[in-house]
Amino acid sequence: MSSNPDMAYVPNVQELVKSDPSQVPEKFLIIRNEEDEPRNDLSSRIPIIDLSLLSRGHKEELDKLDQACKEWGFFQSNCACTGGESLSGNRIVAGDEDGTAKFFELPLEEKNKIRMASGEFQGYGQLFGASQVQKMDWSDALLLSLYPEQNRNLKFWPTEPEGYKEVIEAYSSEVKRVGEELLRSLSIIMGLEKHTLLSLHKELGQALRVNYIPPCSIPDKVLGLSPHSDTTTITILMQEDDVTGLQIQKEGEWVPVKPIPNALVVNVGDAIEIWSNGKYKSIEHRAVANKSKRRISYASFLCPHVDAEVEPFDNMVETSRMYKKVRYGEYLFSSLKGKLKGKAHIETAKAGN
Ligand SMILES: O=C(O)CCC(=O)C(=O)O
Ligand SMILES: [Fe+2]
Repeated sequence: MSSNPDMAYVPNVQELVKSDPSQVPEKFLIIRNEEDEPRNDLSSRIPIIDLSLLSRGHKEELDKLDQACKEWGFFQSNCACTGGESLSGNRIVAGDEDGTAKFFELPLEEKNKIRMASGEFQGYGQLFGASQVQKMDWSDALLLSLYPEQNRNLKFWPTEPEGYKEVIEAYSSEVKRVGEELLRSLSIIMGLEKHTLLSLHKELGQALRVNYIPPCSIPDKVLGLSPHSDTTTITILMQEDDVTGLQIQKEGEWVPVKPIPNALVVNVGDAIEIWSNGKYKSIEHRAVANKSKRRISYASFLCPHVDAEVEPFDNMVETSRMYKKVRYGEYLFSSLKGKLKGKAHIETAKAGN
């Protein structure tokens, strides 16, 4: 139970499904309108970018990145490029035999040994305490801080199944490498020296949220993750190949992001939106549940150090500065107090607010 009085207890969804798969408590039920229906026909237009070309400074690929960040705020990597192989080689996503599936299948008492404590941002459980009036998300999660390394708190790391900890570590170090490459490319397309963004982070922070969305008997009446934008610099997501769950906003429509085997899904976070003075957008996204299959995803959140200051780059300002200077730590921690809620948080960074 959270210590915050307006936070209600967040139930464990996997246990709810285990005890009665046909029952969905009222606090999870949402009303979906016509405009909430996904547009499958737009999925194939989501940009695909070759990260190996980017890291070699390929002009056309950098232009594609610029377009993708401007028009979609999201792109998928072409799997042949990034160490997609070594990522999958680490078997973080390998179906029922992988460490994550085994971890989530452990009895609740076992998982609760690393349960997220109140006021903590690591461990097994949901970060977002839901208030009595808000609807709850149909998902459980494991959240770990990876970088800088001194932020790791081993007390929250799973000790079972054997070897899982090492897989998480190896996967995350690969994601860090890919993320740093991407920050160099993002610096270039913003007209900066290629090391500028990374150095402004002071020390690149990285956290991993493993999302577990159990099957739901009435998937259209719940949401695995409510619409939100990420407060990150960028988020790098790995999703299982066989269940489509992620949907992103594009001109008022929800567009499903169909998994490409071994590919990464990358999205622009609020910090890049601020640095680019709004040219690159941190796009709202959500994850839906599936009727018969559980879905696992791995969201790696790359962000500036808490002391870093984020404000629009002078050369990105054409007419006026759309955002104020924010101290990243303050921006992040104030967002963590509330439940995921669309793009509401970045409004606090808008000039004039
Ligand atoms: O599961 C997904 O595809 C999305 C995850 C996500 O948006 C998040 O963890 O912030
Ligand atoms: Fe997200």
